[in-house]
Amino acid sequence: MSDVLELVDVSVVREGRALLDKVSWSIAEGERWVILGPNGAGKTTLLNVASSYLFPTSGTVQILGEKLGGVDVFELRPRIGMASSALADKLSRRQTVLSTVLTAAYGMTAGWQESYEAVDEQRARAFLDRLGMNDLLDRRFGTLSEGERKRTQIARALMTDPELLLLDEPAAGLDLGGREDLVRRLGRLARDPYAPSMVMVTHHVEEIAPGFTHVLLIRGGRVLAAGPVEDTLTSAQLSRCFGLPLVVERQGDRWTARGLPLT
Ligand SMILES: Nc1ncnc2c1ncn2[C@@H]1O[C@H](COP(=O)(O)OP(=O)(O)OP(=O)(O)O)[C@@H](O)[C@H]1O
Repeated sequence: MSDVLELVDVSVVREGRALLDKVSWSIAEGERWVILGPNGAGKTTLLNVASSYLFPTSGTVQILGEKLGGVDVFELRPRIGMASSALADKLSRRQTVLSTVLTAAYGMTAGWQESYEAVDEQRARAFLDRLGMNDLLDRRFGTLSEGERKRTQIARALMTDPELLLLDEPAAGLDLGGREDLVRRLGRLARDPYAPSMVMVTHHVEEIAPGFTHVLLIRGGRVLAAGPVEDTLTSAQLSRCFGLPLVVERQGDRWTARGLPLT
């Protein structure tokens, strides 16, 4: 299987501090990865490298078979779908949900006068339908709830038919129902053999949807562990990652974690 992403000894140094410290990580085609780690661990920095928006200070990065530094990133970026709150902040609040997704086909964050192909509109509608946004196509993006906004962003990220889908904390700010709804939808996507390779950043094991195959644990810019979920997501590893004693349990195809009581 060909590598979708390969990082070798990647460091990102800012103001004399390593935000990523010699990170080596590879994703094979079809894998669905979760990146878990505490606040400030370097998760978003890692995702920014994987999306070609951040060049490392040292090390090599290969994305979808192209070496970062030796490829035109403007050709590479449409092959990568990304959903993050930083990107959402750039979207027009006045644009409708349908236009918000449709403009992604043209690599834009706002709609101008371009005329869209009927086929693009059909695709946008299909992705929004898959994410349960059918009744909100004409709503302005800025009036959506947090959950609706997240689902619109994921539909938008899928619009370019990416080979790699990167999701930065897609469940952040959602209530219990919203989270569970999103987990179900992500689970469906993760299990779809035609869906792109996926990476999801999260703080919570409860947000790992069934169908996610691998996990990377990061702390202080360093990879603590990376591998298949069943082998990697252990109480010992998670405790090391978050810096306190935690018990992680698998219940069916979902995960939970809790801290041990103080003695
Ligand atoms: N441009 C920058 N210059 C200096 N430090 C930075 C810069 N960007 C990020 N950092 C720092 O790098 C560290 C890692 O940031 P990053 O956003 O990757 O963490 P994260 O794991 O995504 O955190 P969170 O879970 O809180 O979103 C943080 O301590 C952050 O303050």
